[in-house]
Amino acid sequence: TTTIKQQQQKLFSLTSPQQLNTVDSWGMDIFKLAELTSSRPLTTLTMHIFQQKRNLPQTFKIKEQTLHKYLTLVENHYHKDVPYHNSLHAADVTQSAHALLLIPAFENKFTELEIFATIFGSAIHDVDHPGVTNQYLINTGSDLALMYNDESVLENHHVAVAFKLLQEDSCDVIATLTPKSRQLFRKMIINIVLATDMNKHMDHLAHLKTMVETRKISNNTTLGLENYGERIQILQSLVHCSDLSNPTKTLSLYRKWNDLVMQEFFMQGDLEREQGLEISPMCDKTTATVEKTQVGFIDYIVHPLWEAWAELVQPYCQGILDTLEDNREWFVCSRVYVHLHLCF
Ligand SMILES: O[C@@H](CN1CCOCC1)Cn1nccc1-c1ccc(OC(F)F)c(OC2CCCC2)c1
Ligand SMILES: [Zn+2]
Repeated sequence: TTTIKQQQQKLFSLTSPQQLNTVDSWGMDIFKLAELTSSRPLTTLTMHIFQQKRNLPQTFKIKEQTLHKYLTLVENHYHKDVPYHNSLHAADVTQSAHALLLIPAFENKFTELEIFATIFGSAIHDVDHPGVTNQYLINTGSDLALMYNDESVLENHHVAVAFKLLQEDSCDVIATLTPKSRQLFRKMIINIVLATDMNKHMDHLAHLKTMVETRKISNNTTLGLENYGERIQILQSLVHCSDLSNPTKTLSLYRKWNDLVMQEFFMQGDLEREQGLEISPMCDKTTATVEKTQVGFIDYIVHPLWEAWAELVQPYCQGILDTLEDNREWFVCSRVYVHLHLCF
């Protein structure tokens, strides 16, 4: 049998190295990585970040085989037949979070455990996602909504599944951590993943803005990192920004994500139509105006979030904000284009 190392080498020989060499950059083409790794982008990418980029197995004495087995199990628990919320989205958010952690404003600001939790939390943040929204699960009286009393249903489920999988044979990635570190790690994962619930978006944005104002008033250049509350809030915002980063990427990547998320929303709309339920917003393929909703999504959700984030870490994310604004203009024009096309 080939050792994990040889498998890794084979995998890496398959995965053109230059693809993984862009892992630090905002423009990495994760779709290409998926092609090259026969659709195991999450395991390949996360192993690479843990081992080559951050040396976390060394720091926490994690056996390579354990990490590989666990990540493979997690990747297998993302649904391949769900258009958007599959392991490619998880890989994308993990790579984006890794890139955001690299900005100079955060140099030597977070502990190894906090970095481990942020990357790990990103990798598992949507595991076992069924491709429908919390609202749909609540409206249809699903077992998941029953289990979590309609509160952050999906997000609670993602964390529970991730920790359940740690109990599988030789998959306990955090076995070597001290009990105290394990407890803190688990607390951080719960805080980070539950913060990806869109229902909590406005609260997080308010907190982020407060943090920006506080920094301005105190005119101190360093970020507020005194207590756990402030530290975890920055990591929550970092992963939430990564989760809502599609419109800030190159237009070709953004348009691919938009197609996939609309496919998923329309599948839900078809389910709702069949079941005689009211069709959720943006899920009715017969009436959707895709470009218009993207402009609304940017104006009401993505831009306010990234504007606050860019201000907190200025000037390091200005380029990302510029790309977001350029992409918004493209969608506005493309909407006009579609309209004109229909007129003539
Ligand atoms: O659904 C979004 C939150 N809703 C809250 C209620 O108001 C509308 C937006 C965020 N979310 N949650 C999971 C996936 C996504 C999500 C991720 C990438 C999206 O678009 C693009 F960037 F790919 C995306 O677009 C939808 C369709 C048009 C507007 C939103 C959605
Ligand atoms: Zn997500």
